[in-house]
Amino acid sequence: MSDTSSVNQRLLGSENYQKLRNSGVLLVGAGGIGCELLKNLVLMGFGSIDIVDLDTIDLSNLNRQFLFRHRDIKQPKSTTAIKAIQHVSNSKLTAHTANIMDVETFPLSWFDQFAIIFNALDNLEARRYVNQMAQFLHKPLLESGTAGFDGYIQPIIPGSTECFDCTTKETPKTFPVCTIRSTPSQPIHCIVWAKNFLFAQLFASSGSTIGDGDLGTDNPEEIKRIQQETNELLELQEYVRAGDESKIPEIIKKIFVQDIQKLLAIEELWKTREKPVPLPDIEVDGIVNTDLSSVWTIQEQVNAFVLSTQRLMKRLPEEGQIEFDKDDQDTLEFVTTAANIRAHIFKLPLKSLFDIKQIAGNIIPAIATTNAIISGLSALASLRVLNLIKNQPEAKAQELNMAFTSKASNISSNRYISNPQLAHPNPKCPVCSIARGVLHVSQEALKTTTLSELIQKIQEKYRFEGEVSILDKSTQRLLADYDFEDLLDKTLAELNLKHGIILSISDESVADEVRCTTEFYLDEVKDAQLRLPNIEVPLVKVIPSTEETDDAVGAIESTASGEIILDALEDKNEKKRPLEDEESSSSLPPSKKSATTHDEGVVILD
Ligand SMILES: Nc1ncnc2c1ncn2[C@@H]1O[C@H](COP(=O)(O)OP(=O)(O)OP(=O)(O)O)[C@@H](O)[C@H]1O
Ligand SMILES: [Zn+2]
Repeated sequence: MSDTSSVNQRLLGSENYQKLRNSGVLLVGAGGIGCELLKNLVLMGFGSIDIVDLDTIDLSNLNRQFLFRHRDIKQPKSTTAIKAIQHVSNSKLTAHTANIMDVETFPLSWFDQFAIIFNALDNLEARRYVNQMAQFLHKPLLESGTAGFDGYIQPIIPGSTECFDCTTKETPKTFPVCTIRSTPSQPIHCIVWAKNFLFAQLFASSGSTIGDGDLGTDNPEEIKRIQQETNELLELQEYVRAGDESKIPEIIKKIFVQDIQKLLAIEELWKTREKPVPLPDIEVDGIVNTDLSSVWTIQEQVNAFVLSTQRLMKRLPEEGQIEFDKDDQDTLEFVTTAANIRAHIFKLPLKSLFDIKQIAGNIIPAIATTNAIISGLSALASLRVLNLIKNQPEAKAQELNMAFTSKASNISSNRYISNPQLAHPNPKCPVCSIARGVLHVSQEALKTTTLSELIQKIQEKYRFEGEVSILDKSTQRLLADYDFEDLLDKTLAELNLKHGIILSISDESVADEVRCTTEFYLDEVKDAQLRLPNIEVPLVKVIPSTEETDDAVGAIESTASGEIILDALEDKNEKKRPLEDEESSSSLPPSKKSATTHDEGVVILD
């Protein structure tokens, strides 16, 4: 330990090393990148390291999350990671087993104690959230991700460089409802049906919305059938919830025989397609195939379907609801066998459980080496961001670099790692192009301040000339606008506005120039009633709206329409605003891949 610290001292110079020793950092995520990065940060000698992870350790983590051992399975990741590293640590280490988006545990002010934040996350929602916190606090953030051989690090310096949301994130692959519900033509359609429709309807918290969105058909008979089928499935859900295993043959008959017969009755559908064949009577003999990488016979599929349904039914009373998880053998077997039985009916190729695990669980093999490279780059970049490199003049934000591995970056065929400079913030970014600040409010003031008083204070202080609208961003609830004034006399507490909530104010005046959209984070204060931040809310030109949306949020919202969403698979490079230097102007960011957040979450690299 002392060896490393003396080497580090010589490398950084004692003044910089002292700064490092005095710095506290936050690491969000103790998974593939997080474990590596924690080790790096400890060996670098940061004064204190707080690590947050909400999850426990799975068997499948052990091949790359090297701070964990077999005996640690089911233990919390953050505490276990710290236990594993503390014997070589000269840093104050603090573990938090919680969701980083939990405002009670981690209010904005909590983030403020850190010199820099490292994201080592695997989902878009949490990445976006931390990005937003960093923007509120003007805190440097080191964003990172890997997928297979691809990986990236992106330093984000609020106000100076592009933020995580400045570029569009890939939207998930979607399929028309009718393809999934009526006319599957690829195994993937059956997997999506089994996971997002059947499983979700029978066991998960909320039935799938599949069927409400883009139906992809005008055939009234088919639309009626899809709606009817959804209602009928609710009946099956009751059997399942009642734990009545004797009904399983009825469930099989309903979904694999009667529903197919109904489909066959819509002749229109089969004019240009091969007709499905309802599942013949198969006597369940309980014999299962344990070879997870082979394709089971249809008899074995049905046997395993029955057994996994029984197991899930037994679990329901205690668990209340069961979410699909690729590492949960019961849910995986149910989805695998249901998808394969459907594929058999539609004369499509069947797949092994292992293959379906990859597709349904959206697994891109994680490669420990990529995680190690990215974590190393992230750790090095933090020295640059914090200006701790010996004999180097203070770097301007745009002189900092991001880094991609070559496949991800597409920049060069003869380099594995490329390091274009950072881009300026995107003036159209919904996150960093707006004004933001922290609105301090006491518990007392929440109870006594009405919405109209708050609006008035905001209008006065930031010189909003005309009407404004105000939105509670946490729930996407409109609180007031020019023709909605019902809530104006309610107090903030009555409106359930509490600490941790973000309010978004938009200038609704009809003018060529309006005040920039402004977001306020409600934070607790004890020494005052209500304190508006001293921020500049500039006037901005109104740009007539067009159909096109190139911000990430718009793109994401457009998918939340009830279309069936598969959280995965496409490997697209997205366009990026040109960077400043010649080399990087041809660069593309990492190929962004989806991974699971919740069933319908869209995520980039993990
Ligand atoms: N909102 C969140 N708050 C705290 N930790 C989070 C949050 N979202 C994700 N994480 C953590 O980020 C880590 C990401 O690590 P990684 O990408 O290696 O995923 P994993 O879940 O460990 O692996 P896999 O998904 O391949 O099973 C996970 O440990 C996950 O629990
Ligand atoms: Zn941005």
